[in-house]
Amino acid sequence: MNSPLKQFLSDPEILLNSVGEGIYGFDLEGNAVFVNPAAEKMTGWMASELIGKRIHEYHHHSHADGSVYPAELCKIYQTLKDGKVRNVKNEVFWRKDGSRFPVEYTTTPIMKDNTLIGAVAIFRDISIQTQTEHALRDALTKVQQLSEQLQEENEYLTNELNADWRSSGMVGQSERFLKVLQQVELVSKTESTVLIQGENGTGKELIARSLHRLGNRKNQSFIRVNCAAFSDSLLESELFGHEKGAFTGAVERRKGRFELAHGGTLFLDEIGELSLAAQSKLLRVLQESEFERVGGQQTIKVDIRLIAATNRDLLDMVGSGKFRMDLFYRLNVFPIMLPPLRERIEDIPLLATEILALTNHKLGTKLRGISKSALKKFMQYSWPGNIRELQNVIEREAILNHGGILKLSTPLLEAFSEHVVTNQTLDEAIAQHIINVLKYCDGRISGPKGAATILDMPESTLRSKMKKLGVKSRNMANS
Ligand SMILES: Nc1ncnc2c1ncn2[C@@H]1O[C@H](COP(=O)(O)OP(=O)(O)OP(=O)(O)O)[C@@H](O)[C@H]1O
Repeated sequence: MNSPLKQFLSDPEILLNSVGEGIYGFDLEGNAVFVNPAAEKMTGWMASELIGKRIHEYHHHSHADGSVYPAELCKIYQTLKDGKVRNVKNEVFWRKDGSRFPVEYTTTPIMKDNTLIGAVAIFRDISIQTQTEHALRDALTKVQQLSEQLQEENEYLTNELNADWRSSGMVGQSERFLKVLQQVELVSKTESTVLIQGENGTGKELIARSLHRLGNRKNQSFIRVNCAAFSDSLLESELFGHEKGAFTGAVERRKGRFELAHGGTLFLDEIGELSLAAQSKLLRVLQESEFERVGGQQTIKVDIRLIAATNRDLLDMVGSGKFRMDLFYRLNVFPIMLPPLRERIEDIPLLATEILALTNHKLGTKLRGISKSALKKFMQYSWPGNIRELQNVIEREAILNHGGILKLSTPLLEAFSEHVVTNQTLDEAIAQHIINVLKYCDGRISGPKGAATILDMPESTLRSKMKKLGVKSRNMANS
């Protein structure tokens, strides 16, 4: 059948003119003998401008970076020399207007009677393909970055916390911590005296405030007294007030904290620091529920709920005669023991995340989470300063990290210990070490948790060393 379509298809020129790929025909010198319309469209060079000319000089003269592309290195010319087929990628063709486009081309030899007579190059503009490839590669990189970031943030992002705990400021999910919360909830509804014991920074004050907030006195005052902050005589007037002229400097009558707490809660913090004399006074007031202001005659009765806290082992102090047993039992009606952070490491991720959110708020930083490796180190560290130390570390790192995810820039132990100094004599270094250990022991020298035990030396030796080196313990009298 001799259909018009068959006729059409049997005319090679018509066929070459109708394909989408650009097609160039070359003679053995590299001169153009054929240029199809698709090639004209892609390069802007018309067939009439190229026929009989060395096409390389028009559209293939330079590489993408602008460096010269010599004709003898051109793959099309090489095919014209050796008659081999070549598939070429990663090259560009130049348009008449001076712009360029990425191409992929095949160069095929033309043989006649086993003799090479020229070559054909078929090329495609692969700009869109290249753009898509770049876009895909960018997207992949971004996806990878995001997934790394998400992995880091993991479940420790800030807004996942239980709303109730957030409002109390208390965070934790360990069995031991939840037990404490349960005790707080139970005892808060009563009027019983509570004794909170726990190391420094474990959250004793926060628990005391929660007890008040959850109790019947929540609309009355919560008054805190730091017993370690006053000398004996000052403490008396601080707690019970004084009359005008009761002592030098008492220019006015002043109410004490017991009176101020009337109807509400009185929180006696650091109760283990009270001297024996102060303990006796306090005991009398607690027994009788009444007192007189310093320098006053009038008996004052108050209605308070008492909460006391200490980082000391009060029972141990009772044993060594440093804390009155009767006062201990009066305070220890409902004991709450706060576990140190190292004994509830499963709470560290939640705590750290909550602290990070508070730190972001405080410093105006925008850290999104804590890196997995930092968290791992947090969970391996012993936290002698407990939650307060964790707060300090996070705040310091938030300042050092500029954004993104918080990473640990300083090893934790190094952060806690003093910096290494090289301009100290041995005696100065020994003195510094004793001071550090005393700080750690709250000034206590004797006893199982005292500095002498930690330093593994008899108490008397430590005292004489301190005297020789001029080291003073703020609580020497108590220790
Ligand atoms: N469960 C908790 N969740 C979140 N933050 C807590 C928690 N417990 C304590 N904190 C925070 O840790 C810090 C130390 O807590 P707090 O002052 O109550 O400890 P403390 O035991 O009274 O310390 P110290 O004995 O040194 O006075 C506070 O900033 C407090 O808000």
